[in-house]
Amino acid sequence: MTDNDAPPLAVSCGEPSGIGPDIIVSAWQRHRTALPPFICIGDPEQLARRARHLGLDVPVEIADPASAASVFPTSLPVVPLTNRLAGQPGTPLPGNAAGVIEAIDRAVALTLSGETSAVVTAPIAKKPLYEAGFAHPGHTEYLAVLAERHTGQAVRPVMMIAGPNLRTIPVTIHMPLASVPGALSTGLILETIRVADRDLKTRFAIARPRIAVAGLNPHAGEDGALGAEDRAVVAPAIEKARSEGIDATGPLPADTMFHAAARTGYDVAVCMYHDQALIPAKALDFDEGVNVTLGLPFVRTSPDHGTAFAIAGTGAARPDSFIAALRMAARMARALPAAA
Ligand SMILES: NC(=O)c1ccc[n+]([C@@H]2O[C@H](COP(=O)([O-])OP(=O)(O)OC[C@H]3O[C@@H](n4cnc5c(N)ncnc54)[C@H](O)[C@@H]3O)[C@@H](O)[C@H]2O)c1
Ligand SMILES: N[C@H](C(=O)O)[C@H](O)COP(=O)(O)O
Repeated sequence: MTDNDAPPLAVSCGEPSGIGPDIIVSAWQRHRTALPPFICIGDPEQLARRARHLGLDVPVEIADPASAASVFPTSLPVVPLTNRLAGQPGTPLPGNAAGVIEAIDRAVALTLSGETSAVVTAPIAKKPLYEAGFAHPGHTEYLAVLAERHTGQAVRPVMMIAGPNLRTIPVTIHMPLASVPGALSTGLILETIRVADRDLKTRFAIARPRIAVAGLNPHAGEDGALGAEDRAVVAPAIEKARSEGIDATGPLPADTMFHAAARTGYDVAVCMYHDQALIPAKALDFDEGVNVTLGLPFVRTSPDHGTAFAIAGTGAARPDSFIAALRMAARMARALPAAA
């Protein structure tokens, strides 16, 4: 199946005051002939306003997934939200939260029903959503809740940042650093390794993924002298994974596992906390990095950046990471059996 035969990708509009609308309209306006067709779940007027604000000629057309591929060459297809989105670039409004969440919900529902082939999320700002009562740390965790609601199956969502130079996975995600040691367990690390191994095989066509696992402490604990967790918590997860036939190694000192030669030794680095994984990934591949959620019963990707309020509406936002996310979602959806 080619990108043009497959159902379109569903793009949730994200935070309307951030750069989400900028990258959606500029990707469509400048690159649509080289992109898999997508349909945006958002407020058509708000997207048209942002395009005008940026001086981009972007006709916006209300559409549905079935008509999106035929609309896409000439207009940006949009499934309109029930909630309207208001406000100016750079100034988030808690009143937009309902629309931001509706966009995610509908993108997931369309993808689970097979009307769209994957979910690509534009960035959300966490704080205005929290202020409006959103109880989930980010997309990653919320998507797992939606998946569980639809399927009745428990889901372990795993965040992976994937770029041309590096793939990394944080075992613990959106939590204060002080909570990390208490949140880490052998079971959680093992489950994360298992999901990484399975999804790199099924969605990235890596026959036997090589999984490097970072330690938590400096020098992976220096044999217990610099922290007990590496020996007591991380190492047993790696041993168990290896006993299951998974090619996992570690715990490795995190400071020396990301240089160029070290990166040739593995397909993904499993890290113990958010910044241990995301700093090297974004330092190496910020413009082309993609945030992928593994472990879900559908494909979800996202650009690796956030809402960048300071540059929203200025024309400075690069659509590259969003474009990489669209392309990766289309590739992953092709690799996945339709029913999964
Ligand atoms: N997928 C997501 O929904 C997602 C991802 C990351 C951060 N966020 C949220 O975004 C908000 C802002 O986060 P932040 O400031 O830490 O990170 P950010 O990625 O929004 O911005 C970091 C820096 O990179 C620049 N930048 C980001 N994207 C760019 C692009 N496409 N082109 C050019 N420059 C770009 C910004 O101007 C800024 O200097 C927070 O609320 C955070 O929670 C959401
Ligand atoms: N932790 C991610 C990052 O910094 O890129 C970001 O917050 C996105 O997370 P979700 O995809 O879970 O919203």
